Amino acid sequence: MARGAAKCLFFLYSSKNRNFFTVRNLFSGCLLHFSHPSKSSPCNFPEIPTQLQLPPLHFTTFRKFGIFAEFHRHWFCSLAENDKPVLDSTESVQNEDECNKFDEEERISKPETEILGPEEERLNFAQTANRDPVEIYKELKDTPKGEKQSRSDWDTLTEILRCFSKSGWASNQALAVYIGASFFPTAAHKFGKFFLKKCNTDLVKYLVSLGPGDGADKFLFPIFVEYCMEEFPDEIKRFRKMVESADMTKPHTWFPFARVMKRKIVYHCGPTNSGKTYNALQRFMEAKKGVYCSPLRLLAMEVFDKVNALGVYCSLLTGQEKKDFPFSNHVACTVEMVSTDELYDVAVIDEIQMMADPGRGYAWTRALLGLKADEIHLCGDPSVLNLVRQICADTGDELEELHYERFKPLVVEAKTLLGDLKNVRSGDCIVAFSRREIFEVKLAIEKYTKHRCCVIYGALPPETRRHQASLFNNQDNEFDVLVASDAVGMGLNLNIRRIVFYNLSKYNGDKMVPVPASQVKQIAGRAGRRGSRYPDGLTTTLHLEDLDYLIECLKKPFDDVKKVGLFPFFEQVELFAGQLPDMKFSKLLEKFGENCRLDGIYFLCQHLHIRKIANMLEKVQGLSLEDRFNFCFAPVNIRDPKAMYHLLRFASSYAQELPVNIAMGMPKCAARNDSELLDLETRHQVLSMYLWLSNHFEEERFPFVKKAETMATDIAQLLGESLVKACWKPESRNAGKSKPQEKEDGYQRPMSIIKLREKKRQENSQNAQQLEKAPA
Ligand SMILES: Nc1ncnc2c1ncn2[C@@H]1O[C@H](COP(=O)(O)OP(=O)(O)OP(=O)(O)O)[C@@H](O)[C@H]1O
Ligand SMILES: [Mg+2]
Repeated sequence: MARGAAKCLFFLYSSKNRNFFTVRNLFSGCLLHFSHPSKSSPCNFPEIPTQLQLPPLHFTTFRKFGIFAEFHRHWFCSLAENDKPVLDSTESVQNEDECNKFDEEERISKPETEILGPEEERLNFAQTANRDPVEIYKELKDTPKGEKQSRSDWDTLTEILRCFSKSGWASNQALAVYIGASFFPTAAHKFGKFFLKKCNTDLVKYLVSLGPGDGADKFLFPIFVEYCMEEFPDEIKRFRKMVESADMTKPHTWFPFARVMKRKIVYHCGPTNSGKTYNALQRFMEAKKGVYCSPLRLLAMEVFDKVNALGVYCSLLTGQEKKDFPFSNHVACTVEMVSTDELYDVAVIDEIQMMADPGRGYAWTRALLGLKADEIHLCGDPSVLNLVRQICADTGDELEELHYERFKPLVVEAKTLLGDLKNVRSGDCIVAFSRREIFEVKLAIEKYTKHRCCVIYGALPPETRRHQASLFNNQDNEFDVLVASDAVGMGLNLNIRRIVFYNLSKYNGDKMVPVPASQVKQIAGRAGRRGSRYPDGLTTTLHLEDLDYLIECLKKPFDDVKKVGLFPFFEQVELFAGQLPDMKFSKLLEKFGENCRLDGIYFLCQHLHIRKIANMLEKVQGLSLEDRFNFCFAPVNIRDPKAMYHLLRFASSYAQELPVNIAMGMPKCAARNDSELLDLETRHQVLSMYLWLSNHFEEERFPFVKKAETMATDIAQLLGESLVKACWKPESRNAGKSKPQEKEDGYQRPMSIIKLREKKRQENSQNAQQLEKAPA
């Protein structure tokens, strides 16, 4: 039935000789399901309902739905062949029967009590309710002046029209006729004025009987559509073009070459430390030509080293570095850098669940949809398995699923560290979620115990992180404890015996929030890696009150992700920009986000970071749209004014066609305090940004690449030396923040931030003591 109706709508739109009245008899009152013909996924234009009850049909409604059908032509086009109507006569007869039955039921089930009043009035109301909105609109238009109304009716009518102009439902429906959300209030306001000026008593009485709200909105809407079609044809045309140019539906069709290939997708699905990456890499190394896509530079480097050490020549490609190994047919790269032009025998996409990452997800989606490889190995937890199945059905790729179990269960230590860092032991990794806390912990451990700490956190260059990791992994030195942020969480293999969560909440850029369960699992999964010194993994928390949350996270099944990320290519943004020629780039991106169309399993990745850079670069004259787009992806910490300043400087030189220089000195020695350490981190980030830009723009415009590489290596070295010596308090970036609680023995006792579970903890603390083991 729904299919028949959809075909019929398509027929309506595509047929030159539209026979509205025949169709009207067919589908009056039908329930239309707007869904992909081969899937149950709902159509996904924001807030457009996935099913619509077709009101008693008339010309306008069909015109509206005709446009709607075209608006969603991707949902329907597979029903039509070469844009020709596909409604066949048998089907129409079938549908006619069904519809007549439906009509009959509708008529019987309609509550008569809706309309109250004397018999005559009721009849009048019924007549008005059933009138063709086209006629009503014509009548209103041709009326020089409306009839006089009573004060109370007039007030109610004004309120009805006010409600209509604020109606979310009407605003959403209006999208289908290309009246944009931002234009709807103006259009509705003008329509209100028009209606008040022209309306007659029958109409007013009927609307008053409905009162402000749904019923009145639904009655007014088709009249409003007629009004808009006549009054605002230019606005409608403009919005329609804009919407069409922001079409991000059917992303698998963006990669026609990958689509003609018969690809085999192998999903290595399982929890952490179960051998997923290991097995995928076996296939990668066996292949004649292979690519490994990593979520992190550090992991790409690890694979690059490992594979070369095993005698398979492999190159390295990240945003910042290109290491071409002579005669190599293999490459380890970061996922953003993978080529969708090259042909490969085997590709590995690691941590595939990152497709759902709000900011970077698009890179994984692009790799999965676009890689030209005979065999693609996906490694990840089960959270995106269902979506991968769906994507493979769309792309026509064969999917094989391999399920894994952890080599050994992860054991939760119920005792915790009892809030005291003196209880750390060799092989522990203390995980904290801010740089300040990491240094607090390091300071406390080194002051009050015999242990020495290595640190790993996001702002450190990968080289320094690697250096710290190898210091920790290596037994021939005194560094036996690791203090790390969540940067340690993905795919890395370290000699960790126990993961200790310093706390389980982190700042999300706005407020403190509990760390998501999936991330807790990932991080805890770093303990007890197969082949490491500690094959039996343990995990616990510093404070007893955080233990329940840890156990809860580890026990929680993997989410079933519903959407994965997408981001437009430059060409798509360019096409969209063509509709809004004088708009600033950051505004353009915002508009794109508001107007783009996506299928049900995709979301548009967050682009706040990109827009912030775009905003800053707005004052730089002479950059092309493409340059702006590319500059916006440069790896920069938007909260670091120094780094932002350098990016602005790089862009300005580039725009003026001057050679882009580094213009930054080299510190002489390792950091002696935290502000010097922060300065080293920033300098390294600026150099890293320079190298990234040199790889993404014409290289000759960045003539100091060699110098930048040398400086970056030297600074990474200085950072390493600084961290070995670091014994200072971290800089407080937030002077107003409450101080950690002072302990009697002198050291700053770190405070747990999760207090939400305080009450529950008291109830459960006795039970927790009994808990020995919990599977991850
Ligand atoms: N069959 C094997 N033989 C020898 N070592 C193995 C084997 N399988 C896995 N390993 C080792 O076990 C460790 C964990 O494996 P791997 O990195 O593949 O796990 P994973 O499932 O990808 O974990 P994560 O989800 O954390 O990325 C690695 O050090 C890997 O080298
Ligand atoms: Mg892995």
